[in-house]
Amino acid sequence: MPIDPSAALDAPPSVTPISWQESDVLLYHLALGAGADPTDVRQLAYATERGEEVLPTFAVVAPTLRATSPPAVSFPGVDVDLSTILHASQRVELHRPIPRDGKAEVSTGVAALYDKGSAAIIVVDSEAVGSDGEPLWTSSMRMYSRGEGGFGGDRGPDGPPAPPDRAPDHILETTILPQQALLYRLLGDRNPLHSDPEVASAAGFPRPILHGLCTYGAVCRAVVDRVLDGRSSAVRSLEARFAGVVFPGETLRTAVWVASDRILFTTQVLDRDGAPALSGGEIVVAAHEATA
Ligand SMILES: CCCCCCC[C@@H](O)CC(=O)SCCNC(=O)CCNC(=O)[C@H](O)C(C)(C)COP(=O)(O)OP(=O)(O)OC[C@H]1O[C@@H](n2cnc3c(N)ncnc32)[C@H](O)[C@@H]1OP(=O)(O)O
Repeated sequence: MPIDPSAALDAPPSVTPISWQESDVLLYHLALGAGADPTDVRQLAYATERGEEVLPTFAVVAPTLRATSPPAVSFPGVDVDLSTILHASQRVELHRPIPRDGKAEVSTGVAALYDKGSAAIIVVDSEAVGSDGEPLWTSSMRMYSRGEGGFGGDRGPDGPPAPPDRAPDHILETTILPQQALLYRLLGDRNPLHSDPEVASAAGFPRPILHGLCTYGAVCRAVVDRVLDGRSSAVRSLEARFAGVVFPGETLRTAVWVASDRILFTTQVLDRDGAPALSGGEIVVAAHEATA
């Protein structure tokens, strides 16, 4: 049985030691499109050793940086084919800023399983603790597994609320490079859905699609730069639902609403008449960093 809820939910988390270096962080920033203007000092801070910045979304790649094979969706009680999977949503919470190089232990396990009838949603939570024993980040990933529902579970919580019923405070445009997915896969997610036209076609897409986490990081960078004036350490948590696919080479339009310690956003694809890309986006900002 590919999904056995009680075996999955009763299993202890697996614990893996991880480490990263400054060059991993710089490659991550470049894979999100940083450094497009080499005369822009802020871009150089992301892309070279002259900065200390680490985007908070680095937390989602740090555990798998060295992976060179496609990821396996395999946990005690869960064993589903990668070809059934679309990334459904992602949350990351920072307990302190991520250093440019470091070591941690990451505990990972299946936190919930939702039965959507034909599809299953697999929720995988991780917690990273630094080498000093103090928490660094926690993250929660939801994967939508087509055809793996029907195991008799709960449908799960409702979707995120609609954005505020007023004009956005900011509109941000983000260009996704044509080669963005080929760069991003070097950060550890070598799912062929993002690089192999035949695999994409078998999954029902006209060409390879962008990693959800690349959209997530690129939009985080845009919000940090344009709404938080470059202060990535102000981000306490970031959450968003992957509402529709993004293809490399497309331009994204993110509408942003600022409300004291919270930044709400939605992202659409400009090239496809505003097709949804991210919904229910929320960044919680540190209290002392609250925005106007
Ligand atoms: C262990 C490590 C493994 C690592 C794996 C690595 C994976 C990565 O490489 C993979 C990727 O990056 S894929 C790229 C990023 N993701 C995407 O592009 C998906 C975009 N979203 C979609 O296509 C659809 O929303 C879709 C398909 C998700 C859902 O669309 P529909 O089938 O039309 O669903 P719908 O009828 O609208 O709703 C059915 C029920 O599901 C809930 N739901 C829908 N979208 C959701 C989402 N994104 N997140 C959570 N729940 C979601 C709906 O609320 C509905 O539930 P209910 O009926 O109970 O109300």
